[in-house]
Amino acid sequence: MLESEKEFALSAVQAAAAICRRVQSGIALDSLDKKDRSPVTVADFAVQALISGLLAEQFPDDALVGEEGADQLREASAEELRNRVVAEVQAARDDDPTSETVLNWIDRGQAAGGAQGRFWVLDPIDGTKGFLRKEQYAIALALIENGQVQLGVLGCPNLPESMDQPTGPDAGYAFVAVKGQGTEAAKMPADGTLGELSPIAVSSSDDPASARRCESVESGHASHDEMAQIAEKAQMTGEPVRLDSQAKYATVARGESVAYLRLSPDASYTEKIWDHAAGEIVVTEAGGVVTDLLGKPLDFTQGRGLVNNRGIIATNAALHERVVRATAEVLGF
Ligand SMILES: Nc1ncnc2c1ncn2[C@@H]1O[C@H](COP(=O)(O)O)[C@@H](OP(=O)(O)O)[C@H]1O
Ligand SMILES: [Mg+2]
Repeated sequence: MLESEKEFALSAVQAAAAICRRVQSGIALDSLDKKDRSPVTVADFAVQALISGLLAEQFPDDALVGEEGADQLREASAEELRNRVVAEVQAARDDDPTSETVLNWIDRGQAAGGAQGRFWVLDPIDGTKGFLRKEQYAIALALIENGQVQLGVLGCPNLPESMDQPTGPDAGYAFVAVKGQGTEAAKMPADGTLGELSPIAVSSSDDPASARRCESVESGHASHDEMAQIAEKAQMTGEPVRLDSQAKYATVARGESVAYLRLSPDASYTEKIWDHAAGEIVVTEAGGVVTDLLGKPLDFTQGRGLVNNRGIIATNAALHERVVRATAEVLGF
């Protein structure tokens, strides 16, 4: 089941990773100080256009819920940015789509989602801050049918074999999960190849003390202090590993960390479906569990946001109850 969708998603994410790597290699270190976000903006738009265009050709009846829209690019003052985006998309394809075609592909990603039918979910560059720092980021593509995630691919171009290793030219992994079929991983190095897919599984450890957990780098996205209190309550005493993007879900899926906690410092923040759909199935098909902070399953039927959920707890299953209980105690649920 979903064989052609799986093959499609893997090759689309691989092509997207090539765009990201090319754009990222051009980020000058001084642009980090100037807070110049243009490289990530170019890559964000170009990846959404590329994957959306490929989807329109291969699965024309499927809608797309993507993070980006083309309004900003259509403005007269955005001509330079628009030209860079179009050039990246053209370089990634055998034909030369016009600027209007590229903008329309981006806008195809403005679908509303919801409880019925079949649609894809795309975060063209998840972890934009990590991308600019030349650290971790992910291309996240998922397929949802009638509110259930059926397929997810995470492309992590900078993820080393283990988080204890530095990222380098050999880094890069792709993760793919299909409902009922498990999760697989393959090397996706910068040379453009995709290694052999092999099954991965979460850690079987139920010992919180020896367990490693992960969390966002950005304290604006996840409250480090409160999460430390939850971890302490759950007796997870190890230092958390911080990394950007849904690469966090990947580290849980491959057994490298046992838990990924996400608690926005802004209690009114609604998590977006493109930040979690692919990651959720990658973890659950590897044997883990993903819920919100109250222990409720993620509800992908509510459109572009996870309006019925708050925060995320993703674990190896064995430690899930313990973390949910600790969260309830610390947050007073
Ligand atoms: N106040 C907030 N609380 C929680 N998440 C937020 C947030 N503001 C932005 N985000 C989300 O956090 C994501 C990055 O997560 P992380 O810090 O774990 O890498 C962003 O995705 P993008 O990078 O795709 O914009 C964005 O969707
Ligand atoms: Mg994101």
